[in-house]
Amino acid sequence: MTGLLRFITCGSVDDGKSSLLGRMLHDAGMIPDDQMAALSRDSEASSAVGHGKLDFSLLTDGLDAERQQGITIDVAYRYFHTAARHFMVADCPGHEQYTRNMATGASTADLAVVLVDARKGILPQTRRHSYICALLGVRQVILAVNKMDLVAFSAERYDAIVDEYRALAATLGITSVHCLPVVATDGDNVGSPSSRMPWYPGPTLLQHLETAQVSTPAGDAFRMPVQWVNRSHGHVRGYAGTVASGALSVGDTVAVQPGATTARVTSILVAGKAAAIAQAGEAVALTIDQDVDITRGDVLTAAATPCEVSSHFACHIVWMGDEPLLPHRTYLLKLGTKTVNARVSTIKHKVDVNSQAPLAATRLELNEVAYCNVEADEPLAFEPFETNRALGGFILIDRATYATVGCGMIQFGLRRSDNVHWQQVDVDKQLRSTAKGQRPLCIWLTGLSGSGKSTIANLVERRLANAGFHTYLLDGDNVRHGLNSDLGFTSEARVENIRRLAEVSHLMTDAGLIVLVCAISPFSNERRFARERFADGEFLEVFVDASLAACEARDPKGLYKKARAGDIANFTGIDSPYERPEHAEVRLVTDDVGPAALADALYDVVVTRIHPD
Ligand SMILES: Nc1ncnc2c1ncn2[C@@H]1O[C@H](COP(=O)(O)OS(=O)(=O)O)[C@@H](OP(=O)(O)O)[C@H]1O
Ligand SMILES: Nc1ncnc2c1ncn2[C@@H]1O[C@H](COP(=O)(O)OP(=O)(O)O)[C@@H](O)[C@H]1O
Repeated sequence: MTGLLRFITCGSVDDGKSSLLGRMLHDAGMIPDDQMAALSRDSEASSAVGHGKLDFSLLTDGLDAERQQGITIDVAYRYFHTAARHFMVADCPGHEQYTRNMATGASTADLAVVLVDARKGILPQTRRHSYICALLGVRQVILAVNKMDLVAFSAERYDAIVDEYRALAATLGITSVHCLPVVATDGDNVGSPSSRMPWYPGPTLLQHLETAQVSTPAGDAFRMPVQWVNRSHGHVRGYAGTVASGALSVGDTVAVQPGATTARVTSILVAGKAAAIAQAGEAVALTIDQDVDITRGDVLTAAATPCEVSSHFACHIVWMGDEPLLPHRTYLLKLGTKTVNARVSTIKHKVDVNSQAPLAATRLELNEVAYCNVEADEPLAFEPFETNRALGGFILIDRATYATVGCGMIQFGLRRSDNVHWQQVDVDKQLRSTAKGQRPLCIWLTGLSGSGKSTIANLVERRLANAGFHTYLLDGDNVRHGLNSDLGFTSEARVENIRRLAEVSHLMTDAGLIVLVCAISPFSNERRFARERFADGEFLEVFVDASLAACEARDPKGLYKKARAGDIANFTGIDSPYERPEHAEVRLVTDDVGPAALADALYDVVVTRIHPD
């Protein structure tokens, strides 16, 4: 028996997808007698097929019913087999809003069965599904032209559809296309040849599936992301992982990437038994001849043909999050077994999934696809997705919920990251802060407009200055007149606003200063980004907490009035969210207490942090 074939079915119920799936399961002999009897009974009651015929779509109906009830099923995986092969089929809904499910199903598929209705031919949906399959690395397609009985088994109609599809496939980089005419409901060319279309002498759908090559792009060079380092009594006993591509023999030299270390393999265990060689797809444990620092997430590669290493990538992203992707927001990026913080630095364009036309975008919504630049906080060993799915494909994870919110396919590494180095300087932060007689600190005040951030920060800075400390007050309003004058108040603009404030205030603490930042900073993700710029103890988050009602009553700049009148859009607290801090070191409730008392309280906290030892 040849190996498992993973495939995905593309098309909608209207195209006959459930009938084709049901028919395939039936012709593969997977439907037990009692289920056949039930099918026969149910088919009599169904008006979808003619009298005396079986309605194979009923076999997969349970799933559709659940979908109609709104139960979220991402992808239904079905297992079946014939005498020649085992199969795993990913069945995903075909509507546009389910791009994320299709992408999930396609991401592990070796092949796609694309179904079209012979009467309708190639539709935008066919293009969309084929594009997503190609994007996710599926290079083989079986085009099943269904409902041939409704076009009088016309070979001309079939040929025209096939020609159009082959032209489409060529533009998408789908290298192998097999086509066949079928009648899913009657089984023509599904499990057995059709006597009604003698002009098609080729193999049936099941025969195609039985003989298809498994051709997941993986390359020939040895690559193994390290999953687990087996330590016992401080001793490393082996490095475990699944071989992503290539093979490895005892005695081979491997490189540990990212990095320049190499080592010789002294033993290989496959499924717990000593082996001379490890192959792609096998879960193995290795030992090497040196005591080198290897951790989970590193990639062991053939020393003669190592991976590329970069922290900046050009890639396609399919967005699966309910919340939009915002450039510069930090997500977790998982590539192989390594997880790092990363951001989309630029959305170059999004892609219309129906026409593949590029469109301008500042954010990505659920089910949208875009070509982007991504920057990770650490270098990663990778290969282009085109040549290696395992080391060129990544997922993006929300840092708060740990939900998978996107998947990415690396096209190439951006050299920029290798060419920019840290410049060492002699006068460092320590020297600068010692000269000022203080420990640097970033005091980050967050809260609604009018909550009292600027008023309180101003009072605290005055006391600090009077006491001889060196300070600077970075007020969101003021910075928006200069450095951030290009930014408005959309979510994506606020993310970038906070990123710049965080970087600038970090530079100021590097200069040895005590910086007070006043910014609404409404999103917890970006406040966390700011915090992570600073060394332990050098960031003090202050939640200036006032009720919306109090802020609105104060309305020092008349902005709430304008926002309520509809003259200002995206106003925080009105039609733009404020995520209340959960981990602020200080919370100042300003509704009923005057600013002077609160400033004194904050000053007392601040001085304990900034006095030199
Ligand atoms: N739509 C909208 N929403 C919120 N705020 C608005 C808006 N338009 C103008 N302003 C004025 O801009 C100030 C907020 O800027 P920030 O840089 O602090 O905002 S943010 O952190 O990027 O959310 C804020 O200043 P403060 O009142 O000091 O908070 C407002 O004066
Ligand atoms: N406890 C308080 N703390 C700070 N400001 C207060 C307080 N009570 C009333 N206010 C008034 O509220 C307004 C806050 O404005 P501001 O400091 O500019 O807020 P923000 O910088 O958060 O937008 C000021 O007019 C201030 O006098």
